[in-house]
Amino acid sequence: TILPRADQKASKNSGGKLPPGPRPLPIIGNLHQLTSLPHRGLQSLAKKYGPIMSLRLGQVPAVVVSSPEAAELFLKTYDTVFASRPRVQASEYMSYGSKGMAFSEYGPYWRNVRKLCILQLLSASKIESFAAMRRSEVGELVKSLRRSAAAREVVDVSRKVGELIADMACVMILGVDLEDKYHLKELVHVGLCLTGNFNLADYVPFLAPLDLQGYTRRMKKVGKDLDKVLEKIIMEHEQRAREQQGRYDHKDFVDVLLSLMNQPMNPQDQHIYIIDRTNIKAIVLDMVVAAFDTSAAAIQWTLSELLKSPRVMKNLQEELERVIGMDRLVEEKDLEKLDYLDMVVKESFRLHPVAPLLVPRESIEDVTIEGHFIVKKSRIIVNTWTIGRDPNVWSENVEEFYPERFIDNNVVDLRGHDFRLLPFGSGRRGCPGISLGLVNTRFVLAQLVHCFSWELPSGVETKDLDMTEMFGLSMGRANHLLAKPTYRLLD
Ligand code: HEM
Repeated sequence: TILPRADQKASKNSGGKLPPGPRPLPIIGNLHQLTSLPHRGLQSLAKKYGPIMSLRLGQVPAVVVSSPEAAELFLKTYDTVFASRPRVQASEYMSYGSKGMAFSEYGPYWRNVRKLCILQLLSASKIESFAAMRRSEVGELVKSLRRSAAAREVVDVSRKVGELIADMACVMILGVDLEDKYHLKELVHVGLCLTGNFNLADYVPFLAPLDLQGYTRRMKKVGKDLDKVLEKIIMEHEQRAREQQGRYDHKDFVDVLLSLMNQPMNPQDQHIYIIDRTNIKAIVLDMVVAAFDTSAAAIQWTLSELLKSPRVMKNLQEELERVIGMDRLVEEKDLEKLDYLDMVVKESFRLHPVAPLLVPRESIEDVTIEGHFIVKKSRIIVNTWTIGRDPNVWSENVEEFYPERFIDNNVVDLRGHDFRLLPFGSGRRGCPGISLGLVNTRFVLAQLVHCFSWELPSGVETKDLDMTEMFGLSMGRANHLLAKPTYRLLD
């Protein structure tokens, strides 16, 4: 661990030497160097300028972090300095002015929202209480895939997995599967893509009114549509509570939040935040957005890699056969015994971190790290995708899908303690949904691989399987994964 040195806090206007970086152009700075896949554009720049690199994104100073050692400095040693988030148009228009969790600035409001969400939705006991729901939803998917297998059909795996994860999230957060009725999934997907984009208006404020990329207009529209859906959901909950007064025992997350309306978020805290309707909508929306696309993308990437690597697929199926046997489905309690599955998931996160640049952070004060001066309100981008593909970190076979590199399972953990592998970020702003994300990812994958053998549609060779990425705050496959299942369990 690298400890901060006493002299490293720089005084406000002391300036100092910025980290090395490419020369910025007038007005746009280095925005043009990000390319359409910014994690890759930034990787090439980091090769030249090093693991702590400075950029100018329009008017905004930015620092890009691209090695495990540097990530540890920013996310652990100086965690509090970098624990805020920038104010961006996306959260302004699509997250009620950052009243949710993911984009709110570091401080007591964020801390209270985070505590509330963990307690009421993301704690180990809450997640466990939904195990039966996951079992039944995944069981339904298996049934539907069995029908496709019997008919020798090609299945749109991306769509099926996306729907399953969204349905499960809806049950946990909204109580019932409201998704279909409201097209929430499409709206959330568009919103996430817009949030991931580098929006000129955030970086060159005087150009904002021109909306040159058309993002502002689209964000306002998506924000309005989302608000309509959330209003309807809340009204349905209010009506149900009125009708069932007192006799109502099944409380979902929205019910819990509504029962706290007009009360302090955390009565013990000296900062009193009274929960109102807007807070509730913003918090619910954050949870829905964070839950919908993330685990689904992770499952799709892993299945794609397994389809490309029959050796790994075979090893995984052998493990499932050995631990579970061919006469029953996987249960969540089996997951802890599936060591190879654990390695497969880690390897998939290494090559395809769902949030390749994490969620952007913003520095709270001036600071000097390793001789580099970083000015207050700098945008901090941790390029975890680059770290995952660095041969100096992982050895020469870095492009290969090789789960055995994690054979000593306890050496590299996924939970933000090992800075080589940071799919869930780390520190105070690390992902609070990690346990839910992991149980979803592991359980669905295990079930799909245990119950079915998978082949690519005829005419597609494994080496030709398209792996193009679609950049966004959560990065999924650009094109849907299509494959043909064959049922493999004994009846
Ligand atoms: C495979 C699934 C998931 C992955 C890979 C993932 C990844 C991440 C990452 C990389 C961050 C940013 C961390 C940082 O800045 O250090 C994050 C933040 C966050 N995640 Fe997740 N996530 C997943 C699932 C979930 C789920 C299921 C939820 C909740 C329902 C969730 C809720 C959040 C929230 C609220 C934040 C913002 C935290 C804050 O700013 O304090 N995530 N996630």
